[in-house]
Amino acid sequence: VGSRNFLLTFLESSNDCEDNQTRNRGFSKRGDSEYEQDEGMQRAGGLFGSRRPTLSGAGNGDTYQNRSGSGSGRDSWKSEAEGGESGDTQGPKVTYIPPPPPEDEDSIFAHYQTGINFDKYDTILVEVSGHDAPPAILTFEEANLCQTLNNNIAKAGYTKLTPVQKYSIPIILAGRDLMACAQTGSGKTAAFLLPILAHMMCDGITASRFKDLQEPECIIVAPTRELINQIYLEARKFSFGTCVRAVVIYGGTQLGHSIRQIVQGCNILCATPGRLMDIIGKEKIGLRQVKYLVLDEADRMLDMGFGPEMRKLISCPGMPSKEQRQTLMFSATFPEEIQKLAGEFLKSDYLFVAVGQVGGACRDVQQTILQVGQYSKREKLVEILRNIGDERTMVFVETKKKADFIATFLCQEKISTTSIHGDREQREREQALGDFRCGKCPVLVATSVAARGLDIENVQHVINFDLPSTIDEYVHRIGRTGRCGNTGRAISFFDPESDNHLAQPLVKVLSDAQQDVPAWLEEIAFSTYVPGFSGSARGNVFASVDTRKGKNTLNTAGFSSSQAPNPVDDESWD
Ligand SMILES: Nc1ncnc2c1ncn2[C@@H]1O[C@H](COP(=O)(O)OP(=O)(O)OP(=O)(O)O)[C@@H](O)[C@H]1O
Repeated sequence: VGSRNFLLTFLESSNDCEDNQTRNRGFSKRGDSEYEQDEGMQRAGGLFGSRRPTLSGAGNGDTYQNRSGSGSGRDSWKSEAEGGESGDTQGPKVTYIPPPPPEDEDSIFAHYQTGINFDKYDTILVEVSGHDAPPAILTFEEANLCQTLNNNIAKAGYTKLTPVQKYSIPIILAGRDLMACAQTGSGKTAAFLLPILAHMMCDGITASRFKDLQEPECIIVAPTRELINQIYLEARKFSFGTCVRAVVIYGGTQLGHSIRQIVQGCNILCATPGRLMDIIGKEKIGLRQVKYLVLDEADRMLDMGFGPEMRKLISCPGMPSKEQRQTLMFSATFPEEIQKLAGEFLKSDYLFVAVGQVGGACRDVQQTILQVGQYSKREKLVEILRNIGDERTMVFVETKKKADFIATFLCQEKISTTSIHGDREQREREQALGDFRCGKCPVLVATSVAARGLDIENVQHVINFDLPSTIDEYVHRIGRTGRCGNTGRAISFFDPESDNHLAQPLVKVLSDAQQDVPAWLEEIAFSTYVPGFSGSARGNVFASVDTRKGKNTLNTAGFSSSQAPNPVDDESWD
């Protein structure tokens, strides 16, 4: 017990970047945001003057393996995916080389089963905004893909299209720009990969390992390293047996390794923004042949975290203008102001596909909100985890330091736990994800770096130990469970001291997803005025229309926007 108290005291007191008052109070909401430090910010000393001592043991309840990278007192504005590898890097050279993924077919096509609610996707209302949209397809056969692609789709276990695939695939095959919004876990990745591969197979590809300069036909960007690697594995799966070569590059790994992957041939480049801009700056790829630019988690890619780098990307020498390329954006959430920003990247006649409620939560996730003060959270968390047992659970916290602390605390409680956040080295992050995926550590404590896109089999529970600062982030976090027709549970600790601003949008998300809304939450929601929030507490059946109001907007119920009640107001959470 002595060592346990020491450890907890040590970890709590080790946040010496926080003021004394915070230390005595536990954790401040401020703490370290989840903007990963720039690669160059990783100095030997970091926040504590020397690397934090390594606590040995891993997940067996004794102690918790953590060699958090040196935190930097200052969070750079580099994306949370990675720091850049720009020339001004002063820190130690990043030498990590990720192990190559298994090459055997079973591993390449490994997948989990669709869930009991997969067929319910067909009941979701889909809205397509814009002119001359090609009709949706109902089957893979209607997409008229080549035999190799169809074989790969079958090996991946796909027999039926999801709604976002039914609408997106023909639109992309028709060469149109697209902004697609569909719930978490509903197949957005294949919705863009399959038609792009179909195009590449038909039009032929130029980049090959025999070329001095690699000029990829497709660039895909995503906000985090683990997500872009996941997308790469999907691209590798669907391009199996074809001449198309996918490559993935991301920060936290040796730059030379990224370059070596590219020079072996690169038709589809999956990249996080920082590493991509470095590779472009070092002229390791050419952009003249880019035909497809894909922004996954697009609202995140366009916000202040990544927006500047995205604008730099489309302004790079050689990058085809938006008229000369096809630009595709996907996300489960798309705030209106971001939709407007997207216009800079998309042709003016882009199509907007909204599957269900834009920004709505996945209805296969049972959402529970508990009122828990900050001093009661740890006890409540242990109580819930003990009830859950070994089912895979993701626990989201607001800061990187808290992630380590809670993971350590749970290990002390004999709950096998690991953690992932931006201060851990990439090797540790990938190890943690692997330990979670295989069940060695059934609990993963994470910051927002793991909130979006990650597709991990059998995640039965998501616990928001800390609620996020935005409702969109909440939707993404709980979307780590309840994927592809499977069901899942999300439990969130609502602290009235700090979360009241979320009450109204939470009530809307819960009611739109036909979840029980606690009376106490409704009371807070209606007593807390959030400027600009006009969302009615009760949802509506129509998907959001896109912000290009007045355009010819049809939903599959056949209403034109003038006939259908305009849901935009209901949609605007802010
Ligand atoms: N048509 C399909 N049939 C069966 N499984 C599918 C189909 N489409 C996608 N899947 C599977 O569903 C899971 C979720 O897909 P994906 O990760 O693309 O969802 P997403 O919409 O991108 O989610 P998020 O918004 O969280 O990023 C993956 O395991 C994928 O292989």
